[in-house]
Amino acid sequence: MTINNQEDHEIFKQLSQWGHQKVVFCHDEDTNLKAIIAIHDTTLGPALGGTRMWPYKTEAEALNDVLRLSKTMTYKAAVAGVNLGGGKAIIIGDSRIHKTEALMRRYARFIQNLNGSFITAEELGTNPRDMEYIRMETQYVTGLPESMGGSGDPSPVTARGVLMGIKACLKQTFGSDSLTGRSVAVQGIGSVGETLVRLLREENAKVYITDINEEQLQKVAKKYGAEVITNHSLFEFEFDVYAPCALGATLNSETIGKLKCSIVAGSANNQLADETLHGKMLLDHDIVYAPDYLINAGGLFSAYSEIAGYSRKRTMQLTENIYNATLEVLKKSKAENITATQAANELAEKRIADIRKIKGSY
Ligand SMILES: NC(=O)c1ccc[n+]([C@@H]2O[C@H](COP(=O)([O-])OP(=O)(O)OC[C@H]3O[C@@H](n4cnc5c(N)ncnc54)[C@H](O)[C@@H]3O)[C@@H](O)[C@H]2O)c1
Repeated sequence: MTINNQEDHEIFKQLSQWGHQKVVFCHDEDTNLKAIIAIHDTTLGPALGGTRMWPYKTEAEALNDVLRLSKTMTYKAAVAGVNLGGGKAIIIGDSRIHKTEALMRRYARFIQNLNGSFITAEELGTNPRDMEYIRMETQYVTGLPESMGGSGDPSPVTARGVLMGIKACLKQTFGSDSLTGRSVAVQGIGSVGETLVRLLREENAKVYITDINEEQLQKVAKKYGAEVITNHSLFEFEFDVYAPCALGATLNSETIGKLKCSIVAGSANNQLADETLHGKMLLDHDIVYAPDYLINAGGLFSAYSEIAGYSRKRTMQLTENIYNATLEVLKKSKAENITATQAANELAEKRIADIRKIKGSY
């Protein structure tokens, strides 16, 4: 769903259709700040969502992105079983050119004005240093460096959760979750992908890797004994698992018919170009799909631990539980002949509806 040439009443129509509670437009002339904070749902707790800085071509594109991403965050937190709602923020601009300390701190003042209903973290185009600037103006930020008492880089935790998701898919498909002798193609070997390659190799999987960064490819191949392939070969060779850990929308009408794998499970956000259409196509092609927001929730657990004051041990327990959560979703998908994403969405919606009922009973 996209917003094109919206007039005011159409934006409210969109908010009503998607169930958003609040959208805040943040503007400051001096720092050239143009940001949008979207709070989708706070039934389960304060809305947590990263701040993405991106040079959107149009304001409609920026608004559409923040609405879509914030809604996903609601589902992600709900199905993960944590007491958080869903939100997201975007800052319009090129992070390499337009980002300044003043801009980040001015933006943080808007977060402070929301009195804790929105908590942010790093995302595309923002980094731990930016979170430090935000922290100077508001306490409602997470993902701070460990040196500041924060939870640090979430990527290794995310990778562990993705491994759990892959193992659950193997169990569902082959009756055993052992990775020994199984083949996995990892697309994108950045922060999450590289750790995932290490974890897969530790469990004796045969690992193929692809990335646009040639130097990183050679480094990871040598370090962990992985085999380099091209993006194109992802659709030529047979693998047990395709793990997208780079871009979104790699599962689309063009690619799904060519895939020769049994399972798709990776960290990339929004892997399905169209959630309904391409989820159904995967189902029809007998490809088991682990919903991205379900198995990449390790980073969310890491951020949550900082807010809730949980230990690292608890974060890892929640992350290991992605195995059981994925199995539950896959079983529901199979039993009801619905897509895995629909199964996950229904579980998330049920939890929100159940908790909404007990609110107000204090
Ligand atoms: N870091 C986290 O904790 C986390 C949590 C949840 C979701 N995710 C998602 O997982 C994905 C990976 O995150 P990350 O933190 O590892 O990012 P990253 O930027 O560290 O790594 C991404 C890698 O993908 C590669 N890449 C980019 N375009 C490519 C292409 N066309 N083909 C192949 N490789 C390509 C990049 O060169 C890079 O090595 C992203 O979609 C991110 O949104 C990450």
